[in-house]
Amino acid sequence: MKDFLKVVSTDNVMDYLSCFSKMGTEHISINNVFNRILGEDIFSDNNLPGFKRATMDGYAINAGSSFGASESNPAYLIIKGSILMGQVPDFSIGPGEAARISTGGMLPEGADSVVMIEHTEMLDNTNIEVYKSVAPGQHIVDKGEDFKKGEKILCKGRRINAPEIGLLGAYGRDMVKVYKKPKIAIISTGDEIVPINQVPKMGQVRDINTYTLAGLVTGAGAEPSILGIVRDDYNSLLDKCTDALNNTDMVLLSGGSSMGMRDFTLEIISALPKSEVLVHGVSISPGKPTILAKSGEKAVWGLPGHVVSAMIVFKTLVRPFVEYISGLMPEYARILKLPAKLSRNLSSAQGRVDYVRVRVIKKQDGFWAEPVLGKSGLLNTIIKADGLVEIGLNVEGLDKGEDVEVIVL
Ligand SMILES: Nc1nc2c(c(=O)[nH]1)N[C@H]1C(S)=C(S)[C@@H](COP(=O)(O)OP(=O)(O)OC[C@H]3O[C@@H](n4cnc5c(N)ncnc54)[C@H](O)[C@@H]3O)O[C@H]1N2
Ligand code: MOO
Repeated sequence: MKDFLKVVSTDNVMDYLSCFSKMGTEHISINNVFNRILGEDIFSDNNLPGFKRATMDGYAINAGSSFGASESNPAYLIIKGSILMGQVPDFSIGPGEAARISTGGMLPEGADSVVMIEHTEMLDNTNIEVYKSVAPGQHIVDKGEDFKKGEKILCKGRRINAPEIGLLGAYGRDMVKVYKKPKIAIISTGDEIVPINQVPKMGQVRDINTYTLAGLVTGAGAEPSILGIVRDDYNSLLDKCTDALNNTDMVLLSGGSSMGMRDFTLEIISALPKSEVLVHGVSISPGKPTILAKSGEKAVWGLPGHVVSAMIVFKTLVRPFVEYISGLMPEYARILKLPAKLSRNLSSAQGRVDYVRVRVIKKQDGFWAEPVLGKSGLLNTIIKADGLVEIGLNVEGLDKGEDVEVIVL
């Protein structure tokens, strides 16, 4: 019986991560760094904030001046002056004194806290009553309380989201060293596949994988390069793949990864320059006929043609490789998992990892994962799903009510 030469586990596939080169780096404007991967460690060259700041509108005081104050027994303080925003106070305060201050203003020498304006009463222009005591450090942020001078504030290999952009801005980094964004070639193969702007004739289908894969590539922070549909013709596919390898950083082929009569993918991948087929067959379902090859320093994937299989293989196998060459450190690869209970029994064959599409339903007792069963060529099974439940390699199945983790799609 004809079968795949060697089916390997997903862990075995991940062992090949380090075979591939990471992207180089470039300096780009902070305006364009969202979702990019940081290409250097960033150290704090100053305390943040650089001075003691008020976090409430009111009066900067020495906390001791307010101790014991209450509605019935207020503390009486003398206003020494007002602090202007963005200015260094040109006076200090002592016990029994206060300075008008706004949120964000710099505390004067001698002040260690702020009493909120609503807990005070102005008696006249220079005297106030304080009805509530404050503790030292209350309603202020101290110098260096956010980040201290000299500490590492962001690590190389971290994805830059809005908070990281804020921190880069806080340290005046208008140009940022990031990894270059990988360009990922997407090629669909098959004589029956037609472009989406064509009405398919009987026996033909529109090209779905180009679009699902482009979305997934973009979601992984890389740039899709759509190279269209190639017929099941050795030379056309070889030329297209060679072209893809010359112009992009990774190649995704879909269709033709199985053992059909006209499945050229493996043959063509093997014929690419400095090519080595690392994997042909993975013990997952769907997605068994996946191919991973190395051509020079670049990964070439043969993804199963079935539309859902291609997406699941991307999510579970390809994405970590895209992230790896993008420079993302594994500790920053966020896979969102939702704890839930399984709504029905699920069987599975031992010796392979099953990814079951599930809908997540919120009930009074928590989240329930309801399997959406169906064939891996049917889009509706993933359209209706919110996530995947993994059934492990040596697990025969899962029982109704069992705790599972839903990998959010
Ligand atoms: N005898 C066997 N047959 C198959 C096996 C097997 O083990 N023994 N494995 C099955 C599994 S599992 C999968 S998955 C598919 C994978 O097939 P290929 O990767 O070779 O892909 P194709 O045969 O070209 O296509 C499969 C299916 O998907 C449709 N397709 C392909 N590309 C697209 C696209 N861009 N957009 C929309 N639909 C696409 C194609 O028309 C086929 O229907 O093999 C099984 N067979
Ligand atoms: O494993 Mo195929 O990848 O079922 O559909």
